[in-house]
Amino acid sequence: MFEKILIANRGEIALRIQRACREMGIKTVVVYSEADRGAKYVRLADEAVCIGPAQARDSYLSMPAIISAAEVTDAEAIHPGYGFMAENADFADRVEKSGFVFIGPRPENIRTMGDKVMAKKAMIEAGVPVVPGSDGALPDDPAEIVRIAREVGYPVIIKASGGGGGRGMRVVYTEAALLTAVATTKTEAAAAFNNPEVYMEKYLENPRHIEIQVLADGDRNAIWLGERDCSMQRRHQKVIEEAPAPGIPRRLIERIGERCADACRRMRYRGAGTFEFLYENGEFFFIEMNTRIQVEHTITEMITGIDLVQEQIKVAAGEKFVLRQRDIEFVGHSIECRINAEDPFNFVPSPGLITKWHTPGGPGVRIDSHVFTGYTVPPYYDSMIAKLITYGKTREQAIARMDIALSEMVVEGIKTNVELHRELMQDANFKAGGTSIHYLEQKLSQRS
Ligand SMILES: Nc1ncc2cc(-c3cccc4ccccc34)c(N3CC[C@@H](N)C3)nc2n1
Ligand SMILES: [Ca+2]
Repeated sequence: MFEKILIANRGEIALRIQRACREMGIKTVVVYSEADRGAKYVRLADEAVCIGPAQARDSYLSMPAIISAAEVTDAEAIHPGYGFMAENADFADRVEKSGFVFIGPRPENIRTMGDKVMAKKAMIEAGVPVVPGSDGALPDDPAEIVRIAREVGYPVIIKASGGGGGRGMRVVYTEAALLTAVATTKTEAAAAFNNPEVYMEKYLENPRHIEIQVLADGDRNAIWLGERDCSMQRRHQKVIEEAPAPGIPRRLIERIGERCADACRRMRYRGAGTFEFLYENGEFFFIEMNTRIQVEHTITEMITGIDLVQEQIKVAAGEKFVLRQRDIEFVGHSIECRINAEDPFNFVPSPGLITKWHTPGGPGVRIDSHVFTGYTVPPYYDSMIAKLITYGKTREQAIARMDIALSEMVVEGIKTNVELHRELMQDANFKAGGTSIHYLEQKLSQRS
């Protein structure tokens, strides 16, 4: 097992990884930009290295800075967290070529899944259901593109192969708009991802966003760890996540879960990963795979009792994979509210000094956050400052605990979205369960 791990990230996930390491008796090296000098995990670390100025490009996204920090502190492994370079295959390669263990998938797993056309091909071969669409990338021939769209049936969505997470997508409702949409998406993809390749899918008009957590050792052992419903989102930013997904027959979940685990075995996937699906009319459709630990890994931990970050570290250290599917049990219900430093009405980030920070507690209440009274939220990074997670025997209990926990939150000095979360916990449609990916945006558009 490693003696020292470098955490190549910041904020709540840096603290989360640090906690996992400390519990395992592993020393932690943290890197920080000048803007994060006062962070909690910097003080708690065995060693802390300033790697550059606030701009992520010159700090958290700087490969040389991070690898040098690992060298000078003699770390054995690097955990990338999520965001920044967590899904950058070149970074994973550089880390391994520099003699460190990358705590994550193999570089080729990251590369394959980062190419959405290749990812879909791998899923089709593994028997994972995908959204109907073009067979691979769209050809250049306009007549052929028109023919494919007619076969798929409007509306269609054009997606960049190098995109993902909502970037490089365009919905097309009529044939008249098709060729321009394809050309525009290709131009944008070439500029944004240095890869003009696009593909087409049938556009699902009112799906839910359901994802399957997997864990694999890179040597054909793989298990699936349940599902998460991430449909409560705004402009591709998740707001609330929950596990399990309400109202989906367990046999459908088990069938899709097993297919995901099988796909991991076939591609010799290593580490934690998430298969993203759209769920509509009782059917699952694969859209993409995330080769990282995700923000919302917490709710899966709550209902399975498995520490996913520690499992990532064990797999990276080459420990024998002892988890077996038949031992995995899903108990209870968990909800996560992402607490953002943002204006509750226009969602504009609200950085600044937190003059008062009081968090809730009690049975089934978990707070994952690096902030504290007197901490200054920097303006340079994303606005999430905490994850409020509740657990209950039932979904109703988890909701009740969340509403109460939110009512106990005290945050002064900055604006937050706590009130929006309270509104949602009391929203009849949310409480009924099963709202689609469009629900929150529709609700917000009706606000006076
Ligand atoms: N064929 C087809 N039909 C409807 C879709 C709708 C979305 C989508 C669009 C807008 C918000 C979303 C939130 C969660 C999940 C998906 C979405 C979508 N996304 C958005 C980001 C990336 N995960 C893929 N792909 C789709 N693909
Ligand atoms: Ca994604």
